[in-house]
Amino acid sequence: MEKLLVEGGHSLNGRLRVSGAKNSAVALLPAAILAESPVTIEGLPNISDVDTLGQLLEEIGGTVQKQGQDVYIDPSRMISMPLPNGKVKKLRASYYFMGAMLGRFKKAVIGLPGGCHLGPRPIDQHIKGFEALGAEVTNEQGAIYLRAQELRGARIYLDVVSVGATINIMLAAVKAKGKTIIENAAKEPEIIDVATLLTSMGAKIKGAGTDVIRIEGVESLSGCRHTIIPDRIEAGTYTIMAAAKGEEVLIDNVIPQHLESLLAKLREMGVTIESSNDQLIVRRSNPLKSVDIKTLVHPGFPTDLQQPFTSLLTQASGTGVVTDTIYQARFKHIDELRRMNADIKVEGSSAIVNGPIVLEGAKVKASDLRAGAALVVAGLLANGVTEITGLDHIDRGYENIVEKLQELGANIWREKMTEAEIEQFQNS
Ligand SMILES: CC(=O)N[C@H]1[C@@H](OP(=O)(O)OP(=O)(O)OC[C@H]2O[C@@H](n3ccc(=O)[nH]c3=O)[C@H](O)[C@@H]2O)O[C@H](CO)[C@@H](O)[C@@H]1O
Ligand SMILES: C=C(OP(=O)(O)O)C(=O)O
Repeated sequence: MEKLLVEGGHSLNGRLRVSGAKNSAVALLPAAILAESPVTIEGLPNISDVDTLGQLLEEIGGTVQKQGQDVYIDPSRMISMPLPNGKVKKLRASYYFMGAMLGRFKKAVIGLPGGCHLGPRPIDQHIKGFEALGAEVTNEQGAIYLRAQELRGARIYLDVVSVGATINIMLAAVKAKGKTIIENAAKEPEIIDVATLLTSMGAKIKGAGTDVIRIEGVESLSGCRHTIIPDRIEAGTYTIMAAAKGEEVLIDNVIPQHLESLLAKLREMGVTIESSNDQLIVRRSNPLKSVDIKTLVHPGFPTDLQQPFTSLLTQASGTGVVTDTIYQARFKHIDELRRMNADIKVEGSSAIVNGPIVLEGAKVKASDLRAGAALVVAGLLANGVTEITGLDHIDRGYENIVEKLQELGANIWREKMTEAEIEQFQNS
């Protein structure tokens, strides 16, 4: 087991390239189950969630070959193997095996998913969608059993705008008989990316990226090549880091329109950002002004950037209020930031951040993926060295984070933990 060490105070300078989007990757891989011939996905990020999904695809009989950042998946020999336990628990997106296997085999057994602990993360809207399409769904000892004689198109209104439910229903509906309409659908760019892959496979989907998605079921889907979109959350995280410590940082392979809510808030704080087709140039300015943020569904401020943004707010003068309307308890990073001297209190679904504060390096623990990113932002800003444990969370979503930051001039490195440290970590 390793820990991450960050010596704060170094300016960031230079250029970095954003990887393929984690939240697309984790849906594109299961989507390949629906094809009858090989699918190649270009530009997948080298992160543990992608590895885990590759292993799950192999468990059900798929051939998965990595060629650099391209992944070739041959789904022709896949079978509807039950996956009640094991790797499905390691990540959230294993829930996409439900929609994809239901679409292809009309049956699936999948354990309840893992992923970041952000408070309750029910999947009732996924199940409501599968049932509307004609599946019988039961929960038996923590695994979801799905079976259908046939899937029939349906009109499905989501009670809650959900990324996962929107994609999962799309996956099941592309091979259902007749027309499916998903109303109150989520509009995140990753949904468009998945719809683009499915369309290249032969699916008929209209409206992805709006709140009404229309799908006309088809008999069969075939393989194709698809290039993944850039990771807007990774791009946003580095943009926040550059706002914190960047003399001049050029971020390549970005779709700036995916990040408008973040860029607007950073500009309000006084950060200088130039944006062009697929690049951002970010320069820190002094002093930074506090702002309030409220997380919302896309195109609102993404909940996945709330935690790293909170670390930046500790450097701004005044009081900033961070309200998470998607995950009202997504504040596990706050106690750790307090250990580093941050002046933050949590009231209900808001964190109230007073700044500017001089952060001090400390031993802290990443409780989830973006909490980890928040601690790296804080570490870059702090006096002395910050030691971050819980790296398995960070490795789920950030490709080569150490190398990318070293390239920009940060003093950041990994170290093996001692037996005593591992024991202390496991008991904490
Ligand atoms: C793998 C992946 O893509 N993860 C992203 C996805 O998670 P995920 O797909 O799990 O998140 P959802 O969009 O489904 O969740 C949004 C809200 O709806 C609620 N809800 C969701 C489904 C449901 O059946 N019932 C229900 O009540 C959730 O508790 C949450 O409050 O979108 C989140 C919100 O942008 C991001 O933080 C995650 O990074
Ligand atoms: C919450 C996240 O991931 P997951 O849904 O995979 O747990 C995230 O990417 O910030």
